[in-house]
Amino acid sequence: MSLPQAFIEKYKKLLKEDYHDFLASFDQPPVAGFRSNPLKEGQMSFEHPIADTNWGYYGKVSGKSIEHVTGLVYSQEPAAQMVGQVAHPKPGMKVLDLAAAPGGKTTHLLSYLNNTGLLVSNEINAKRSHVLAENVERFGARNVIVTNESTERLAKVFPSFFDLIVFDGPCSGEGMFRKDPKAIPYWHEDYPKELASLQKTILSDALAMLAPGGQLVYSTCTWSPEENEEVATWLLEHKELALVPIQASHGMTNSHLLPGTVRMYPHLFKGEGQFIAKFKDLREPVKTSKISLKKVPKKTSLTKEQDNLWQAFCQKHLAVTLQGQYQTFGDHLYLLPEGLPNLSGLRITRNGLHLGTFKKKRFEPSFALGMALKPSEVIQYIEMDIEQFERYVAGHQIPLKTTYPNGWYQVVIKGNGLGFAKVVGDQLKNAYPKGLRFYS
Ligand SMILES: C[S@@+](CC[C@H](N)C(=O)[O-])C[C@H]1O[C@@H](n2cnc3c(N)ncnc32)[C@H](O)[C@@H]1O
Repeated sequence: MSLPQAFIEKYKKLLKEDYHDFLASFDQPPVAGFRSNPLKEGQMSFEHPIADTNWGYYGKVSGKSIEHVTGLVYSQEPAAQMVGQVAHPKPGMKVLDLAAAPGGKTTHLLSYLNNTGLLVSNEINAKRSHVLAENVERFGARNVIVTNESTERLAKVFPSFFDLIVFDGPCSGEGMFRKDPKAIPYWHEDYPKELASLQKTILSDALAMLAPGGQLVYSTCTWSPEENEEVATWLLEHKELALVPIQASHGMTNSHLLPGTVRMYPHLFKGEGQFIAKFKDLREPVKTSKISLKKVPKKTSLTKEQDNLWQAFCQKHLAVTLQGQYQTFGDHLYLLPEGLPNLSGLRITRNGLHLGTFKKKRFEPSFALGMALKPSEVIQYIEMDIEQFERYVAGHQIPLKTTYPNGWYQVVIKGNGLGFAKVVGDQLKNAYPKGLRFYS
């Protein structure tokens, strides 16, 4: 792999005797990994677990596989998995993922939250925020808002709000050179400094949103000290924060530039490049009720007729009560996590869980709802075999082998939901979203 000379010289100085192994690692193939999704009911066993992780495995999963399509797995290289592992939110926490697309850290955080608390997953780039929302939908979490905002505007809506903030933001991306060599030409000697300055601006916004006593995880996929340790040191010098030391295990390296933070190098850790620092806010924690936030306005609740239609749907189809705030936008019904402030004015890509649409005298469930529910949480579902799955994801309707009464059913494959679809006569109509369809 051809690397910029200035890059080579820089790491020769920094890594000293390790430098040759470091350089040689660029001629090795990148390490692929994935995480299994604990929110899904139909679990599978996978080989080659990543040591000391709850859900991590080495290996590649096809984007056309049942595991991927049902959201049972999320592809993420092993070093990046250590960020969520270090963040490790507790159930019930209010969490912010500040630069979240395509969703590696977000889905990992959601695994820990297990549909409790709330996650605001933000991505500044509109196109990428849609990819993020699609990945969140497949993952099937019920407690996420996806926003498409600048961190500055976000900070105005969520002052001192979050118990945990993860900032895995724009960086010089050196640790991704092996996986994505297209990133190499963007690199120049001053690039890390430019990114460090942007990171400091974003981190200042992040801290305005951190609740007193909360935690902040700052990570990059680069090795440049100008970002990483120098930004972390700047935080310690300018903000009321203390480092929470991270245990370096299984090939992680304790940073000698700032002990307590960790680095991952591909010649020592089986994965790509990463830096992680964790901080604790030193201010006295304040009870959430004392923080003044504008609550979600009442006018968004359901009309009597909508409520009746939704209740009738729940009675017929759901074996679970969905906790949260119900909100309508036009004919669409959403479930938002409890405890959110008024989000009006923010660009929102995913307004919580889209439950479905009110049509004339009926309620139609959304694809997202059918991804978020476990088969044990619905009253009626149809389990497909592999051949039916291949036809279904290609957009075909499925001739049924047994007779079912007409109506909505969750579509299930290998124990996990793939949206809802309607039985009409002896056919299962295709409701798989057009944008997701593919031929195996
Ligand atoms: C390394 S990627 C994030 C990867 C993501 N955390 C994951 O695990 O899937 C960095 C993200 O920062 C976003 N970004 C770029 N400039 C930004 C800015 N000024 N403020 C906030 N986010 C920014 C990029 O669009 C990109 O999606």
